[in-house]
Amino acid sequence: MLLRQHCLLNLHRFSTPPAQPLAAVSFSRSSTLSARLNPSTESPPPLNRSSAPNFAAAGLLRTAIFVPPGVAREDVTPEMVLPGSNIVVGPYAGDAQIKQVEFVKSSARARDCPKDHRPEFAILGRSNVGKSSLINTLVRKKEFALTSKKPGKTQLINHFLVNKSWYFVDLPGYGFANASQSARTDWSSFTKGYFLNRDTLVSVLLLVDSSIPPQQIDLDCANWLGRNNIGLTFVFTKCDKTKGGKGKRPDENIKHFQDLISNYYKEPPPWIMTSSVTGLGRDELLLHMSQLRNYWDNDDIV
Ligand SMILES: Nc1nc2c(ncn2[C@@H]2O[C@H](COP(=O)(O)OP(=O)(O)OP(=O)(O)O)[C@@H](O)[C@H]2O)c(=O)[nH]1
Ligand SMILES: [Mg+2]
Repeated sequence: MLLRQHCLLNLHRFSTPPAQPLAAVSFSRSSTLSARLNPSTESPPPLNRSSAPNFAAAGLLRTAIFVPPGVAREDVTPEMVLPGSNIVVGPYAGDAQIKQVEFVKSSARARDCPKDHRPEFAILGRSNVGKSSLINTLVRKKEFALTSKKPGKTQLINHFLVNKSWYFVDLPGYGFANASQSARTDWSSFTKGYFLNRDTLVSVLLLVDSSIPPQQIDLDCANWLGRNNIGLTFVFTKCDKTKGGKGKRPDENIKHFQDLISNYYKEPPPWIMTSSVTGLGRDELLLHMSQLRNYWDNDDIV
C-alpha cells in the first residue's frame, strides 16, 4: 500500500524513461546489497541535466538505475524510480516510517557493539559531511544525534534503535584534518574492524558532500568498501547549497563524482540526493532502506 501511494505521488515528476537496460541482475543477497567492483565495466551514460528550474526537482537527473530484489530490469517503469535518485522501488519496500527511536549505546570498539542481531545501517562519511544531521532529519528530532560546526564531533560508534527493530549507526567521520596521525590510524583500524566483522550490517550509507568537488578520500573509501564487498548507498548531502559559492553546483559535483566512480562498479550502486535543511530525499531514503532491510530480514533467502 505504501509503495503504491508513493509511486502515484511521484508519477508526475518523471518525463523520461529509465537509463539504458543493463544486464539482468541476479538477486543473491550479496550481489544485491553490495556494490561490486568491476574495473573493466564501461561508464554508464552521462547524467542528463534536469530542465526543471528548481534543483529539488532534480529527480530527473538519471544514470544507470539500481534495481532492487524482486524486480526484473525489463519491468521497470519511470514511476518506480525514486525522485532525486537512481533507485527503483520494489516489492520489499514498506513500513518506512520511524515511529520510535532511542539511543542505545556508544562503543569505543567494534566488539562492544550491541549483539542482538538486529539489522543495521552505518552512516559513514568525511567529518562535517552531515552524518549526525542526516540522522536528526530522518528521525525528525532536531538534536538527537550531536551535530557541530567543528569537525570530529562524533568519536564513537553510536547505536540508535528504531521502532525496536533495527539500528542506525553514527560513526566517526574520516579525513578529520586536525587529527593527529595516530588518531587517524586508530580511526581507520577500529572502523574497518567494524565493517569487516559486523554480520548484521545491511548497508553503509556513504555520505558525500555535494556542495564541494569530489574528494579523493571519499573515492578511496568507496573503493575500499567495494573491494570488501560491503553494500553501500551513496547519499549526497547539502543539496540545498545552490547559492553564493564560487564552486560548482551540487548537481555538477554529483555528476562529476558519479563519472569518477562509474568504472569501479559492475552493477550501479544506489545513490540519492538529500538535504538536512529542506528534508529533500528523506522519505525516499527511508523507503529505500526499508526495502534493503525487509529483503535482509526475509528468512526464505539463503
Ligand atoms: N546547508 C546544509 N548544511 C548542513 C547539512 N547537513 C549538515 N549541515 C551542516 O554541516 C555541519 C556538520 O554537520 P554534522 O551533522 O555535525 O556533520 P558530521 O558528519 O556528523 O560531523 P562529525 O561528527 O564531526 O564527523 C553543521 O554545521 C550542519 O549544520 C545540509 O543538508 N545542508
Ligand atoms: Mg557527527
